[in-house]
Amino acid sequence: MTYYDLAIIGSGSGNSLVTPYWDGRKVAIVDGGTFGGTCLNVGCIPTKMFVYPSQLAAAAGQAGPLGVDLRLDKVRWQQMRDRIFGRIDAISEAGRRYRDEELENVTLYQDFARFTGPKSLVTAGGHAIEAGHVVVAAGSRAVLPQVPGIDLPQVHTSDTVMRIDQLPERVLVVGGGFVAAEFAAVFSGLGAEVTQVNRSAPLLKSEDALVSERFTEAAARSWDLRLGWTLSAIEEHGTGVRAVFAASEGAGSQTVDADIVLVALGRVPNTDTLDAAAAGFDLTGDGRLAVDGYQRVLSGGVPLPDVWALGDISNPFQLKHVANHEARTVVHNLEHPEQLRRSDHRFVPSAVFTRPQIASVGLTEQAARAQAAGGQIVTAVQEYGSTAYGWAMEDTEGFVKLVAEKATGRLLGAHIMGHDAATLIQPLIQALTFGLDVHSMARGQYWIHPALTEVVENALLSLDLPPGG
Ligand SMILES: Cc1cc2nc3c(=O)[nH]c(=O)nc-3n(C[C@H](O)[C@H](O)[C@H](O)COP(=O)(O)OP(=O)(O)OC[C@H]3O[C@@H](n4cnc5c(N)ncnc54)[C@H](O)[C@@H]3O)c2cc1C
Ligand SMILES: NC(=O)c1ccc[n+]([C@@H]2O[C@H](COP(=O)([O-])OP(=O)(O)OC[C@H]3O[C@@H](n4cnc5c(N)ncnc54)[C@H](O)[C@@H]3O)[C@@H](O)[C@H]2O)c1
Repeated sequence: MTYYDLAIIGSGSGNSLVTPYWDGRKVAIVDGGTFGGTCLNVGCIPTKMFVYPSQLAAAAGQAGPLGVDLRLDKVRWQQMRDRIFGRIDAISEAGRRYRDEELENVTLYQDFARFTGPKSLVTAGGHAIEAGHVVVAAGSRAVLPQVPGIDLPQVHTSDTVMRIDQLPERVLVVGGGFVAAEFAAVFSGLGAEVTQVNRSAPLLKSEDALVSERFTEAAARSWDLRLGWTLSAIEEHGTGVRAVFAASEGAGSQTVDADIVLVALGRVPNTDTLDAAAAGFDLTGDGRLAVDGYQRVLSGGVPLPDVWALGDISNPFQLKHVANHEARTVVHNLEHPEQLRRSDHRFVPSAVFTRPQIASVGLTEQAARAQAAGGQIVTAVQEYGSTAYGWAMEDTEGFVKLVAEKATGRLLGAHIMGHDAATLIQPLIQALTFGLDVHSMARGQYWIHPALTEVVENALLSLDLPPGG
C-alpha cells in the first residue's frame, strides 16, 4: 500500500488539480485511458477541428444564392485527420510526460483502478493506493445497445470514428442528441451520404421545443433523416453493413446500408467500473456519484471528509466547461478547507456545433411555463433574416428566441440557432449570470451596427414587457 496526500482518478479535468500547492506533497494520478481524457482526445477538441473544415466544405453548397458559384473539389480526409491528431496526440503525450517524468512529486499510474474503501484504491495491475484526499474525475463513456452485430469493425462510437482511414461514402448515424447532430453535419458537409436514424422525434429534444422542431426540419433538408425507428441488428453486407430498425411504435421494419455506423446514444458515468457503490459512495438514480454543492462525495446522504468528485462522473450536464468550473471549485476547496466554495450551476450554457449551430442558456419556454407558478412568461423570436447582417447572408434559418418574466423584465432563457450561435449567445449568458434586466441590456449599451449581434438587440426589444421592464 502506497500513501499519497492526494489521489486523482482521471487525467481529463482532474489533471488541472495539480497546482503548486502540492509541491513537496505526494500526488498520484490514475488513468487507464489516454492521458488528457475525453475532451482533448476524443471529444470537444477533435470534433470541432473536424467541424470547421466541414463548414468550409459545406459553404460551397450555400454560396449560390449570394451570386458566388463555388465547387468542392476534394476532401483530403487523411491529411485532415493527421493534422488534427498530429496536434492533439502531441499535447496528450507532452502532458503525460510532464506528469510522469518531470514533476518529482507526482506518480502517474497508467491503469484503471477501483475503490476498496472511500480513500483506498487498487489498480488493475495490483498497486494498492491510500490517500489523504481523493478526487474522482473518472468521466463517462459511450453507451452501446446490446444488439446483434454491435461488435462489427464498421460500427463506431465517437471514440473511434474520427480516426478512420478514409472518408466513407455512406455514413449511418444512430441517435438524436449532441454527438449525432455534430457528426451528421461533419460527414454530410464533407460530402458523405448521411442517413440519421433516431428512435423518437424530434432531434435534440432537450432543447427549447422551437429549436428542436426547426433543427429537425433543417437536418431533414441536409441529410436523409428517419425518425421513429429503433436499432435492432447490424449485419455485414459487402464491405459495409446493413442495419435493421424496428418501428418504435407499432409494427414494421426497415434497413439502411452504409460503410460505417456511428452509434451516439448517450454516455454513462464510470461509477460501475470504479466499484463506487462498494466503497459506500451514494449514487444518483442515473448512476452518477452524488455530491453536495462543494463537490464533496456523499455517503448515506452525508459528505465524506476529503473525498471529492467533478465532471461527468458526478454532474448531469456532461460538458467540459462545467467540469472545468467544478475543478476550480475543488482546487479552491482542497487548498482552503476552512472557506469552502460552492460550484455555480445556475446558468450552464451549451452549444451544439452542428449545421446550423445551436446554443442555449437558462430555461426553455416549456420549463419556464412549468415553473412560472402563475407569473406571466413572455417570449420573443427574432429571425437573423430580419437584420442587416442576415440580409448580407441571405439567411433563412437563423433565429434568437428569448424567454423572460413579464413582471420583472428578468431574462430566464436564451436559445439561438444559426451562424455563430455559440458566440452570439455569450452576452446573454452574461446577462443571466449577473442579473442584467432586459431593458438595461437592450438600451444601456451600444450594439455595433450592422453586426449580427443586432439580432440579439432586436430580440430583447421584441419582448412584450412593461415600459422600463
Ligand atoms: C464527441 C464528444 C464531443 C464533445 N464536445 C463537447 C463540446 O464541444 N463542448 C463541451 O463542453 N463538452 C463536449 N463534450 C463533453 C466533454 O468532453 C466532457 O464533458 C468532459 O470531457 C468530461 O471531463 P471529465 O474530466 O469529467 O472526464 P474525462 O475527460 O472523460 O476524464 C476521465 C478520465 O478518467 C479515466 N478513467 C475512467 N475510469 C477510470 C478508472 N476506473 N480508473 C482510472 N481512470 C479511469 C478515463 O480514461 C478518462 O481519461 C463532448 C464529448 C464527446 C464524447
Ligand atoms: N457540443 C457539445 O457540448 C457536445 C458535443 C457532443 C457531446 N457532448 C456531450 O456528450 C454527451 C453525450 O452525447 P450523446 O449525443 O451521445 O448523448 P445525448 O444524451 O445528447 O443524446 C442521446 C440520444 O440517444 C437517444 N437514445 C438513448 N438511448 C437510446 C436507445 N436505447 N435507443 C435509441 N435511442 C436512444 C436519446 O433519445 C438521444 O436522442 C451529451 O450529453 C453532451 O453533453 C457535448
